[in-house]
Amino acid sequence: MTASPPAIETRELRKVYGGRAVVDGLSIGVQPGEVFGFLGPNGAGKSTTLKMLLGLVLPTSGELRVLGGSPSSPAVRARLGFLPEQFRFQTWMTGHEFLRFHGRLAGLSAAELRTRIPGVLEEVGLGARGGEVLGGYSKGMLQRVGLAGAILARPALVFLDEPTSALDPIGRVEVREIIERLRGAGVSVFLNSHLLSEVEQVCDRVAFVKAGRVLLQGSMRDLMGGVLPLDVRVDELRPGLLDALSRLGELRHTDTNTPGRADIELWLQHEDAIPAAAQAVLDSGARLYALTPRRPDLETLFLDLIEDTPEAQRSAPAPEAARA
Ligand SMILES: Nc1ncnc2c1ncn2[C@@H]1O[C@H](COP(=O)(O)OP(=O)(O)OP(=O)(O)O)[C@@H](O)[C@H]1O
Repeated sequence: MTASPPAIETRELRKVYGGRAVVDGLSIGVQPGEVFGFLGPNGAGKSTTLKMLLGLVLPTSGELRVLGGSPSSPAVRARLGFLPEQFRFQTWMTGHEFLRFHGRLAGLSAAELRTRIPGVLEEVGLGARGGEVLGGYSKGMLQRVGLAGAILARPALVFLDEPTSALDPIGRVEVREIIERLRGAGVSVFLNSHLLSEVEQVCDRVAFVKAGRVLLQGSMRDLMGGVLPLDVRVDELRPGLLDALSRLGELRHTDTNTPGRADIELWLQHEDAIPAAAQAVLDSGARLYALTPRRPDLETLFLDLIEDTPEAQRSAPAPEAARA
């Protein structure tokens, strides 16, 4: 049995507009079933990259393979789903008609669409609204129906460009659940989002781009240096507690300025050490008020990287941080 090819593979991809390289030697890889976050400030070249990956814009140079082939091949295109950031729909169509239209374009049979359309409408939370015209949909509903269109033909790779920009917090959680279900079904997801907390929660790996180049890419854990900060709050530092905790990880900070409270920041190598940290607190006789593992903070990393001086970027071109 041959292994599936990478969902996306680019090597030294370049796009020049008017003599200026807006994508400049971009190399990324997305594996089958992986949720990949593509991050960068405005004008970094994300949309241009997305258009090249979808076969809508031709690269000036470099290599590009999507699902093992060229995105301009109809066989590859038939296996791609796409939710654009600026969705424009035919306002006179109903949700059902819109999906039937897209489903037929994607080659689904009428019989298949009869069961598939209610299924995807349900999945995106529009179960009862498919009979209404799109002109009467709210922005969030339009984004949901667009997502339904992107997953309708059971793609192997889905591109989602800011998929929750019009959604309320409940809608965002629902989209996250849809992305997780797609991953569970072995579908790869390429996610463009400015919502770093969202990216942090759902992505297996991320790439940061700036000025058309990858500054850093890797798994969330690799990018954060493989550590898990743990905040521990106790009533007081009993004898032996700090020693016991320091055997589990690196003690980064202790704050005893507030009477009746001591805060400890402990950096662990793995979450498996969390129960032992709780046990160390209890064994010391201290009262435990909080034990909070902190998710790697993508926003801090993003700002550090993006705000780096141009000189720093020139001296360290596109490091490939720990490709998982
Ligand atoms: N068709 C085009 N012709 C000329 N320049 C273009 C074209 N498309 C994009 N650009 C330029 O390329 C640069 C990168 O644009 P792109 O839209 O890819 O960035 P982005 O990272 O998606 O930004 P945003 O987060 O604001 O959507 C910008 O400076 C833009 O003006």
